Amino acid sequence: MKIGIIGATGYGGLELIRFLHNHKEMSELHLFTSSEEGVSFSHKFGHLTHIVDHTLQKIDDEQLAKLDVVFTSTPAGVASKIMPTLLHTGPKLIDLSGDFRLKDRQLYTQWYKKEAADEKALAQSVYGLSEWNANKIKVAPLIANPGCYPTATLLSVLPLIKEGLIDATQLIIDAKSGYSGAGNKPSQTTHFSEANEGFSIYKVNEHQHIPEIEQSIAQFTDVTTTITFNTHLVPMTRGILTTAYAPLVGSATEQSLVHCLQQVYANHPFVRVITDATTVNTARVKGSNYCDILVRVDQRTNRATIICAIDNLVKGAAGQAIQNMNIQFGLPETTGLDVVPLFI
Ligand SMILES: NC(=O)C1=CN([C@@H]2O[C@H](COP(=O)(O)OP(=O)(O)OC[C@H]3O[C@@H](n4cnc5c(N)ncnc54)[C@H](OP(=O)(O)O)[C@@H]3O)[C@@H](O)[C@H]2O)C=CC1
Ligand SMILES: CC(=O)N[C@@H](CCC(=O)OP(=O)(O)O)C(=O)O
Repeated sequence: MKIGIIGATGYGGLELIRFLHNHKEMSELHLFTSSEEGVSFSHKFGHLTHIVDHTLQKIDDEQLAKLDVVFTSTPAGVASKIMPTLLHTGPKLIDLSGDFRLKDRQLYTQWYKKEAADEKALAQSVYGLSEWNANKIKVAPLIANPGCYPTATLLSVLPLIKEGLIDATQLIIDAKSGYSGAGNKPSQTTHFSEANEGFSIYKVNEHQHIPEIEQSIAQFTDVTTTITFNTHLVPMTRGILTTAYAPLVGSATEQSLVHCLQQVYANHPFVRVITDATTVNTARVKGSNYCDILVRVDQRTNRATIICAIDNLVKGAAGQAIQNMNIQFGLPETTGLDVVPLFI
């Protein structure tokens, strides 16, 4: 497979490269840039010396059309300009940004403050939540790879909502992320002296992943809901931990919730339902495509606490994108992704 990455110099791009390097079906890798044409990749990123010595190429539709797969790992509003012209020219397209996730164009503009993607291209995009949408992903010309927070939230709550075990209309999600979630562009928020040793909340009740989570709950479970969802920054580089709270429905118990998750994910190698530990930890999935889920019921309140840990750059971005590519090409989902978490 000839594979191209637009946005290769970003954090998501670097993770795509790290996993694709070990992907046995890749024959060629092309790295595209909007700002550093002609620059040696390994000169810019010393950790790739003698591993990825490619030269960064200018983004060019003719070159892109010769490839089998094109990933865009670019800021919001970029892929929506690039992908529509590439649709049906040859390559399968996988976008890591939010540009093709929201089916309602007005919602996109409202939450992302950008112009929405072309309607026809949007209509052909398929939401790339690998464990839930494989049949559509298989035949999709354009994949909208899920956001990092929605990946953790949805994987952990969807089975329980679908099975009618928790009340999604009263769902509250409290999410925390490491700083790599904000990308490689330095800002006041990500300044070391202000980020280190601090723990902050941001985009209070205004995070762009709220409509994505609501849209997906409706898509995969037929339940319409308005969620409370908030995000926090933790002084670490990688990792997302989401904690969801919802009342139990009927006679649901902790055991029935665990059983439901185990059943749904029995044949999904990257989702681990944790039953032999009392915690999940972003360190245990770091650098890997694993998603760890722990569920507990508070007997006093009859509410479930559903916790999920992923690596935002892997299962929350590049790893899931490659998993989706594997599904599109009929390969085992684990191809190129079979790595042990870094942990320490
Ligand atoms: N970081 C994360 O954990 C996650 C990120 N995402 C989403 O994935 C996308 C990429 O994220 P991330 O890698 O963190 O972002 P980064 O900011 O780290 O990298 C984005 C890259 O896009 C390229 N770029 C910037 N402007 C343009 C442009 N106008 N045209 C083409 N390329 C451009 C830049 O490379 P160059 O200058 O070389 O062109 C840059 O390195 C974003 O939309 C983000 O929201 C999704 C899930 C998780
Ligand atoms: C820590 C941090 O800043 N994380 C980012 C996640 C970026 C992302 O996934 O946003 P898209 O919807 O554009 O893909 C954020 O909260 O906006």
